[in-house]
Amino acid sequence: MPPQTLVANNLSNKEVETTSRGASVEFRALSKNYGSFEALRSFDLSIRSGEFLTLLGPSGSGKTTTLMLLAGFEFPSSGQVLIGDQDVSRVPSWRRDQGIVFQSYSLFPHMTIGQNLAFPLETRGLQKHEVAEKTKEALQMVRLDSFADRYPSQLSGGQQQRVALARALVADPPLLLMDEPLGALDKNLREEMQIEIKHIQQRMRLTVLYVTHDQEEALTMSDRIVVMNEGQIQQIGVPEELYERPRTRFVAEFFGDVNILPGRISGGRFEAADNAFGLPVQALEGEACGALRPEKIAIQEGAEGGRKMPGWAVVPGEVIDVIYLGQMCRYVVRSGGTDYIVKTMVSPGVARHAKGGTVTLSWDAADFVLLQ
Ligand SMILES: Nc1ncnc2c1ncn2[C@@H]1O[C@H](COP(=O)(O)OP(=O)(O)OP(=O)(O)O)[C@@H](O)[C@H]1O
Repeated sequence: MPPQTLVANNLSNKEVETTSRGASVEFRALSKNYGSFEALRSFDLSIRSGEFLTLLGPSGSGKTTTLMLLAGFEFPSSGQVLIGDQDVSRVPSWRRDQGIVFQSYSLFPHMTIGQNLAFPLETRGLQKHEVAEKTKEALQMVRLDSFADRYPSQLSGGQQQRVALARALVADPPLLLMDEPLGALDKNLREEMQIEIKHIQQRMRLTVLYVTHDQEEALTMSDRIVVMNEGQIQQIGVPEELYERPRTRFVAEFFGDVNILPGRISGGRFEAADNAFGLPVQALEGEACGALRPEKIAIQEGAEGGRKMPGWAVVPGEVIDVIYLGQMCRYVVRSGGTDYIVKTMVSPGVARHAKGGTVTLSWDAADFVLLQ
């Protein structure tokens, strides 16, 4: 679809007009209460034009509530929602220029795929030939142009979701909201669609607010991720930052396996509480806790291995569990009072460490992240 050439000029009846590129979004001190329950608490966030921003968090953390407030299906209890520089806090959904895709495809079952796509254009009063052209372009974009005359029930789940995406984009909105759109698809199809959606977003320079509880999906697709818990932001950052430099235990644990190591800081060193290692750190004295990703730990056979270099921790241990994961091997190594999770790539010609064997673990202080 040629970007930014669709419907845009037919939005004169809309209260919310946006530029031809992705719209910027701002949430200012946004709160949403359901009775006495605070689903969202003083939420501040800016989404840049053309940014793919993901809300990530466990069930009930307030992701959908945030999306609903941006969609105009819900109104805030206090605070503001801005699209571009317009305050839309009280503007209903039908007056906002945006595409929305939910987990359920919500296609009209009695309409063909072509008619499903044409519907939002016809309600905007487009000419017949424009409707036909834009419908065709949108179906080409999701590689379903030969399916225009079929009915939704004649399509697979993945195909139906691609139609739902095409329908959300057919009127060329500057903003796309997606709530767990791939939740009903199997793993392979989900991964394929993640890449497809990302390509479309980049090509159209769309602003996307995406909701998921799947951390891999968030890492794959997002420019930035907002980790939420109990209606509040835990941390905002680019994927690498959240994975490699989590600020809290909650964020560290949300992105998969991590070793949480308690200890004490004294004289510019972190001394582990229940294991014999110390690392140089720059932090205030006192009780502390660090996070170490399993793939940052080197594992070597025997008790005398390890990278004995300045700034590295070295501990011997016993392998108590080995799981083969295909590309990786996941070990649990007991050392002192700590069970370390260690992940290494499975490489040709490299023997795996056996359960019950003695190994040495080592890691760089730079990969050890002190948590707040
Ligand atoms: N209409 C409502 N009435 C009362 N409580 C609500 C309503 N909608 C949401 N909530 C509550 O607000 C909290 C946040 O819900 P929300 O749907 O935003 O979470 P979520 O992070 O999207 O979760 P999930 O991943 O399960 O969809 C939840 O505790 C939920 O029960």
